[in-house]
Amino acid sequence: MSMLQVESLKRSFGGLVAVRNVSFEVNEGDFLGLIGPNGAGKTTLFNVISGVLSPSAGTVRFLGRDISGQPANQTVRQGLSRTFQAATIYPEATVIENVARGTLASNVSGLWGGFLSSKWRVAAKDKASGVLDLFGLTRRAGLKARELSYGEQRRLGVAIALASEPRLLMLDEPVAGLNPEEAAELASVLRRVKSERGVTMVMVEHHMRTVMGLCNRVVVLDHGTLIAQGTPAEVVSNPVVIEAYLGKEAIHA
Ligand SMILES: Nc1ncnc2c1ncn2[C@@H]1O[C@H](COP(=O)(O)OP(=O)(O)OP(=O)(O)O)[C@@H](O)[C@H]1O
Repeated sequence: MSMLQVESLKRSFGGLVAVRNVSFEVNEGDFLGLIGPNGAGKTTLFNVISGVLSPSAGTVRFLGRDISGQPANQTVRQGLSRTFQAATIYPEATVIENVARGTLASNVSGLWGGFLSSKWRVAAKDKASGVLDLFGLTRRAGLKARELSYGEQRRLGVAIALASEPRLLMLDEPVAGLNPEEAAELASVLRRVKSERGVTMVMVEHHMRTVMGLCNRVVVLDHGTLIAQGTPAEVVSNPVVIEAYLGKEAIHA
């Protein structure tokens, strides 16, 4: 089933066209990688899909509904959640409180946090415990988020996004800045999230080993244009992609 349809999407900043006539689909169960050189338009495309930016032209459909230009907080309640390159954690709150707050994002009553019943808060913490377990953070639950290592904070950022129980989770460079061990650890968590929770995922990532290890499909952007899509094996052997990206950039293997 097609979950996300991006149709002829365009986004300009003044005279600069950052995303140009891009169309692709994400099917339920996909782990789609979005790659391309610096400045290719990946983050802009991500921001338009998730409702952080509105498109200059074109359409984004999620679960059959036109969500183009819709605010991100509404999109998350419909089941599309995302992470940001800079972790969006509350450093002074505990790890479990951070994830419990993430569960509110998908719930309209979350807007009325001050009025939540204690029963609801217990349910949020229950859900958060399940997520912490999946992310290997159970033993860290009571620590303040700022006390976590950098790698754990990045994992927490993904856990918060997953706590809203999305159908589609969009990850913005999830392993950027992690050492090889932390990157491998996060990749194995993402594999579990997919197999245990059945979450469809889209990931912007430069780290090709992570992309090759996780994604079943890859879309390649260059200068705002979609230049190739296919399986990871097809894409890395495509001369157009090698010329535009893989041959020029250091492949972080
Ligand atoms: N808010 C903005 N205002 C003006 N120009 C912008 C803005 N955001 C992005 N751009 C420009 O749009 C183009 C695409 O940028 P974008 O950040 O989407 O690329 P990217 O593929 O995510 O790059 P990177 O891999 O470096 O994160 C670049 O030329 C960038 O300078």
